[in-house]
Amino acid sequence: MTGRPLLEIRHLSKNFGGLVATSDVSLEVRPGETLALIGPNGAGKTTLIAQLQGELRPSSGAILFRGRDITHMPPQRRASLGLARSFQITAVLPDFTALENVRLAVQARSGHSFRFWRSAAGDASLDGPAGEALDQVGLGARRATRADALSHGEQRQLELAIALAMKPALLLLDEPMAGIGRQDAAAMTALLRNLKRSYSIVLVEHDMNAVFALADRVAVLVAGAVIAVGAPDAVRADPAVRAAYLGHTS
Ligand SMILES: Nc1ncnc2c1ncn2[C@@H]1O[C@H](COP(=O)(O)OP(=O)(O)OP(=O)(O)O)[C@@H](O)[C@H]1O
Repeated sequence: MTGRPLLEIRHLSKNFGGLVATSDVSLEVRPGETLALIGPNGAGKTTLIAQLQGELRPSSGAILFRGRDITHMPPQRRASLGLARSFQITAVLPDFTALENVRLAVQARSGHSFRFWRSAAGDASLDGPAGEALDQVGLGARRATRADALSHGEQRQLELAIALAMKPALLLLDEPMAGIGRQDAAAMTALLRNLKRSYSIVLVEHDMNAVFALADRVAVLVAGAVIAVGAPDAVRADPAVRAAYLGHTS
């Protein structure tokens, strides 16, 4: 693939006191690609995603998005540039319908957040884009259902719809399969397989079936550092990876 990377991570480190959570990480995400981040518990995956989204400030290093240095930019500005994170951070409002939940995201995207509460339920012009996002995740028929009446798997789909409503250029997905059953995980994998044709994605996931079904490249983090990055089959066969990580599961 040629051209400028969509996302460039340069020598990114994050310390919590004496603990090095992210250690000199350099990675890039190319336009249209799905990059999976894998690694054992505590490897630094969520810490890395949080730095990309802006919730955590790096100790050193830089993050460039579409060639622009976003290292010190607040999350909201990153979102408006097209960087959207889903899962573990998104707040689904339980007593709002699926459609209302997505509407709020569309509203935020279109810069109307100051009217957030007043127009949340009333602005019909937002229904089109919000409904589209629900259709994209297969929740179109559940648009009028309150979020707290959705199944666990459907709530995950709703969180994804909320991220998609931001019209992101890059989706940061933090463990989309966490806590859902085998059947829902298969459905979510199929859904993400479809979405990956239209979006660039950074995927943190422990479910190796999902990772190897979805990733164009896989980066392996161990103790905060990238020990391997490459095509899924090459990474799977890498002796260092097998020793450090995959060896435990095969
Ligand atoms: N706010 C924090 N303060 C102190 N230490 C932290 C903080 N957040 C994370 N850590 C530590 O940083 C390291 C990396 O954690 P992180 O959650 O990023 O790993 P992970 O790869 O996402 O793990 P998991 O797969 O279990 O979610 C861990 O040792 C963790 O205890």
